[in-house]
Amino acid sequence: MILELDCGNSFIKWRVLHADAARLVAEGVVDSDQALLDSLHGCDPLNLKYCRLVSVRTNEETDALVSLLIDAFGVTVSCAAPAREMSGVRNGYEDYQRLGLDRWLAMLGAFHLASGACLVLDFGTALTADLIAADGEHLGGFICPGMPLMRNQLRTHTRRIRYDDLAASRALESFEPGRNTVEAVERGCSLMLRGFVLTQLELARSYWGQDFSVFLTGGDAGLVSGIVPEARVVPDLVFVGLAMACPLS
Ligand SMILES: Nc1ncnc2c1ncn2[C@@H]1O[C@H](COP(=O)(O)OP(=O)(O)OP(=O)(O)O)[C@@H](O)[C@H]1O
Ligand SMILES: CC(C)(CO)[C@@H](O)C(=O)NCCC(=O)O
Ligand SMILES: [K+]
Repeated sequence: MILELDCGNSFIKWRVLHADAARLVAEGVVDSDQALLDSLHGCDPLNLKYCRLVSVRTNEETDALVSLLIDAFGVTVSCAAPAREMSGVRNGYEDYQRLGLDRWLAMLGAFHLASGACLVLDFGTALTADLIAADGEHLGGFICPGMPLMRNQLRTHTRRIRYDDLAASRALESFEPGRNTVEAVERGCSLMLRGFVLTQLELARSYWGQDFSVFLTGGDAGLVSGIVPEARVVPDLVFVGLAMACPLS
């Protein structure tokens, strides 16, 4: 079996595939290395042979996780690495090694699925946009605070903004002007996400007219999918790219 990991800034997304890579055995989202080990030990016995992972954490943190996995499961670990060019996509950064590997893999996955120009939007801790032209040239992208960062900055830097997660998810049932703090903040931040998305769509149209695909991924993609009905919501887009960057051979 193959263990796949997407180690983001807040969460580790994991899944276990059967050796033929076709069948999903188990999956989850955890907030620490230990929680990952607990989840994997809690599964029906897993016959893990191989692990591929992408991390945007520090090398020290990533190395520590790799050691834990080798000790616990004896897996062979392959980590996605930066590349100037792969699977027809050319990294557009001045220094290709600086481009976040989650962005890079999402781009590889999107370009593979679209076989044409694409706009890739990832709604995680950070919100990122990347534009890839039909010839595979990465034009570059944008990084801004995602929903968790926007909301936490407001909570941290104001004295009277306090509310719980349940109230937050209820507040997002509508986008009318908020009549209490939680509605005002949650709807306000969601509208910032939406405004960003609409601006990205305009930019993509200015390059490619109507001739491009839009991909949405990341935990908060659902907050904006309604305003881009033509978009493909692909929660495992990073994993699609991960399999391309770390083939089993
Ligand atoms: N099943 C889920 N598990 C975790 N977070 C979820 C889930 N569904 C939605 N979310 C929301 O998704 C956001 C986190 O997104 P995601 O897990 O893609 O990124 P991350 O690991 O925090 O960051 P990164 O961008 O570094 O990968 C949070 O706002 C969280 O509330
Ligand atoms: C932007 C994030 C945090 C998104 O997860 C990640 O891709 C990252 O840490 N990138 C490095 C900086 C960059 O991409 O320019
Ligand atoms: K991510």
